[in-house]
This record gives sequence, structure tokens and C-alpha cells, in this order.
Amino acid sequence: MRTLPIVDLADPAHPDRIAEACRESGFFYVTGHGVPEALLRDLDAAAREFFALPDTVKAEIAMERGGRAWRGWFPVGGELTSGRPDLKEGVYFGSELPPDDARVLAGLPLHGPNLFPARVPALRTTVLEYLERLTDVAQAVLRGVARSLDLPADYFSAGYTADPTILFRIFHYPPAPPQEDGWGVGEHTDYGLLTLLAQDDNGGLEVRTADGWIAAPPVRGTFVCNIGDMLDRLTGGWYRSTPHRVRNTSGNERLSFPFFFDPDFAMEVPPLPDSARGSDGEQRWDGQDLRAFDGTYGDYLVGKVSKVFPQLASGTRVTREQ
Ligand SMILES: O=C(O)CCC(=O)C(=O)O
Ligand SMILES: [Fe+2]
Repeated sequence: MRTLPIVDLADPAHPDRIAEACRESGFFYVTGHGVPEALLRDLDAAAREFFALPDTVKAEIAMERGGRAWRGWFPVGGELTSGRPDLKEGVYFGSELPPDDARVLAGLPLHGPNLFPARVPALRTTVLEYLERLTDVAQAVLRGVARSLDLPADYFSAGYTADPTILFRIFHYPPAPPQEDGWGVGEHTDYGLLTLLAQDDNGGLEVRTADGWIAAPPVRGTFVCNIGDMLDRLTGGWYRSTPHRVRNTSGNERLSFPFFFDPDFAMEVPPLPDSARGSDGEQRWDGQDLRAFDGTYGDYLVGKVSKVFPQLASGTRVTREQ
């Protein structure tokens, strides 16, 4: 396999295509999703305007100001993958919650109002609209995933993601000269159910398949969709959460927009019926047994995110906006 398959959500046979792709590499392109190109253009333009600001201005929405909600901007080198700083800066967003939401008042990690830059008002409007549109796409993909496992179409949307955990990030990979070991994002897998990635024209994403590393360049009108660890675990390794990494060798400023769609934060993630779990018992790439986990999805996610931002995890300060 040299290129990732394209799954068209408008094709009635798309659940079969999803099954093949999830068994093979856990990565595919999604088309037929209905998200207007103009929204992506506006989002890209607003993000470029933000990243072009001086660091001192971007720091007005620094992550430290969002406390354990883990929202806002981090500078180049501020995020770690497997303990190493990545060559990128970015902004973290999530479901927009009002400051008086019970979960925000309780200081629940990863919950809060987003931090939006006053200097780029278009970022707020485009991000909030994007979160809504991508939520619909993710639910549609999950309906396809459910059908691909011979489950009722709404199996995940009703039982796992009726109140989903949504994390959204915008990353800026500066045109750093290629250097040994200098990864934009080091090799990793994603944590949750699925990720939908928009990327600009520069490329740089690589996926580790059975045939070795392959490029996942941008394909116009599509998102890259990949399976996260939680869906790998739920299917007993039948559907794969596959390692991937990024290196920006384009010489340009690369932007990417990963949207992570996960189960309800408060939920103890229920197992899938045996019929939807593979029995081939293949060893996962990192040797971890994902089935061994118990607790809520939130416990699991906070455990993962706090490795990426150890500095925030060690602080117990919770900042609330009045
Ligand atoms: O920037 C990209 O293309 C991919 C980012 C990624 O893999 C992630 O954020 O998990
Ligand atoms: Fe990823």
C-alpha cells in the first residue's frame, strides 16, 4: 500500500470501505462530508494572521492562563511527544463551555471557555463554526464505523458520543531547516475514537504502515481520518490506531488542524459486543494492552495529555474567567 484509501460518505458502500481501511492502516481520507471549502479557507486565513503576531501578543492567550482547561497558545517547543519538544507552536481549543457551566466551576480538567485572541476576531467565529461542522462529520464517520462492525448505525453516537469530548488544535510548523531528529510531531498514536485532520498544501504527515512509512499528503476536499487508541482498544485491536509523525520539509509555514472526537468525559467506556471485537489477538505496536484500562474516559485522557504538558499537569491552579 503506497497511498491511503479515500472513503466517500455519500457512497452507500462506505461502511465496507471503512472496515478495509481500519483493518489495514487505520488511516483514510474522508470525502462527501459537506464542509464548505470557504470555511476552511477562512479558518486557515485567521490562523495565519494569529501565528504572524509577535509571541508577546500571542501570549495574551497563553495556555497557562487557561489553567487545567488546557486551552490557548503554546510556543515552539512547548509541547512534548514522547518526552521530546516538537518543532511547532499551536493553539488548543475544545467544546465552548460558559464560565458558569457546572463542570467548569468544578475545575474539571480539559473543560472551560476557549481562549480567543482579541486581535483576530475571525478566529473565534471560524473555530466555533468549524467545531460544529466537524462534530457532524465525526458522528457521520462513527455511523459508518458502527455499520462496518455490523452494529446499529447510532451505536457510538447514542452510546459513546452523545455528549462527546472534543479537542481541537491548530498547529503552525515553522519552515525550520531539516535537522536530524527534528520532528514537527514525533511518532505517536492518537488517544481517542477518531481524529479528523485538515492540512494545508505543504504535506509532511507520515503514517507507519505494514509496508513502512508512507506520506499522507493533502488531497483537496478531504480530511485525513484516523482511528485512535480507544477505538483500537474497543475493537480488541481489530481496528488499528497507527503511529504517525510530521516533518515540515516544505520550506513554507505549514498549518494543520487536527480535530479529536472522543467519548463522554464522565463515562466508563463500555466494551463492544464480542461480535465487534477481533480475535486475532495481534500485538500492538507499542506492546501496551489497552484493554487493561479502567476508569472514566476523562481519567484516561488526562493521563495522556498531562504527559504532553507536564508543566501544566503539576500545577493545580484553576483559572476561571469571570
Ligand atoms: O499536524 C499533523 O498533520 C498531524 C498532527 C497530529 O498527528 C496530532 O496532533 O495528533
Ligand atoms: Fe496524531
